[in-house]
Amino acid sequence: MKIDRSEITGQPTQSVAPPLNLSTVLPMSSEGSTPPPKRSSHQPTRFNRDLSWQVATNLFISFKYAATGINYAFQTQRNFRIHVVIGSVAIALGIFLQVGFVEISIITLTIGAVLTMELLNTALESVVDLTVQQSYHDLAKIAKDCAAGAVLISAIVAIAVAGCLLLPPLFTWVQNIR
Ligand SMILES: Nc1ncnc2c1ncn2[C@@H]1O[C@H](COP(=O)(O)OP(=O)(O)OP(=O)(O)O)[C@@H](O)[C@H]1O
Repeated sequence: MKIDRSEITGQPTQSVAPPLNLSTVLPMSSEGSTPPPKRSSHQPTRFNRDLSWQVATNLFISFKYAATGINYAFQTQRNFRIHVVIGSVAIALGIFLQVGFVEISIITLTIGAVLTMELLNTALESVVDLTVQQSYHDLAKIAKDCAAGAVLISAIVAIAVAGCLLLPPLFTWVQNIR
């Protein structure tokens, strides 16, 4: 279904994204921009990914980039912060209620799935924005909406699982302290 963005935003619609300007995407291809550092000719073949501006050459640097991505999501994505807080509370509650290692593991797995979905959602949003920039595109909308839907489904499942595993012992604990 074709959606006219102007009906929603009141702004003129550009239904097709303009051609991608490679000079904004690939610094290597733009004259005048700072070229990326030259890679050593001694690099093994497995690092020879010519489209990548930079590749991690060891495990420590890979972890550093991963931590940078997680930190970026935490700083910029309100939903990611909410999920971190709720997930931490759920795990702490499970430990407090002594629900058992299996239950804690299941809760942790579902929380991990939500945070992973949030990170993938953030990554996909960035790639879509990089591709279509500030123009409207139906496919960009589908990509972002589906990614947001994946986060929503994982969050609903996590809440359901946490509810099943935490609410019964919580009710028992509340009855015991009365
Ligand atoms: N380029 C685009 N073309 C069409 N629709 C878009 C475009 N960018 C965003 N949208 C629509 O706006 C919604 C919000 O997009 P946005 O990039 O702001 O994500 P967000 O608000 O950060 O989402 P989330 O809360 O999942 O992180 C998308 O789900 C999509 O429906």
